[in-house]
Amino acid sequence: MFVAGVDTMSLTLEWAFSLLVNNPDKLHKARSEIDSHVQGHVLDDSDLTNLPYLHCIIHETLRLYPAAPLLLPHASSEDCTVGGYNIPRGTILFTNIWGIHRDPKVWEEPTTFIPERFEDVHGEREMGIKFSPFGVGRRSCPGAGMSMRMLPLALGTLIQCFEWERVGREQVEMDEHSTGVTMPKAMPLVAMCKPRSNMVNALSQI
Ligand code: HEM
Repeated sequence: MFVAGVDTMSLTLEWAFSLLVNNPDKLHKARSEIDSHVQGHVLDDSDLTNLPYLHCIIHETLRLYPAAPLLLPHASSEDCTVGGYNIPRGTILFTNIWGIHRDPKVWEEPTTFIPERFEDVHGEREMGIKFSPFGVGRRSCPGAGMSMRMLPLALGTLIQCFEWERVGREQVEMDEHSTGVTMPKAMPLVAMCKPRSNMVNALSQI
């Protein structure tokens, strides 16, 4: 449980920040949303319902960079047929959710970071198999609800309290390097951050 929760969450935050420093317009849009709804305190759990764009960023990050790109291995409990293929009982099956999340037949501009595509979506399970970063069915991730509170809380706090920039002019490298169940970045994110002047007081009280 500990391993399943820590690695997936930290990788997702790193992918989210990499996408945001490469797309500063989206970063500024998220910050404006936070600034207009959260004043005088570091954002907390009670602010999250007022920050829909922040949730769009998390969803779009999980679409492009699902922390477990092949979910977990499952075994068929009976002989069955999937998409015309006969699957004998006991076969180990993987779901390529990374591929489904980038399928041009179901997503427009599938490789482009467009958080706005999630604007009318109110829960990650609403879209069915098309968007399933936590898997589906009875063996889906039991930490999904917790993740969808902790990720916006962590990402939102860091956006609210700090200025974020790339270290150079070139875009942050976005290659994946998957050696196991999870999908880290090939090159760890290096970015510059400094406290925002209007948040120094609030930060010094933490
Ligand atoms: C970004 C955050 C996370 C993502 C993307 C994620 C994704 C997943 C995926 C795809 C699976 C496999 C589902 C399947 O094969 O059908 C899974 C399983 C699991 N996850 Fe997560 N997870 C996240 C966070 C967490 C957290 C925070 C916890 C615990 C606090 C957690 C605990 C587990 C456990 C225990 C399983 C195994 C469930 C089983 O086999 O029945 N996960 N997760």
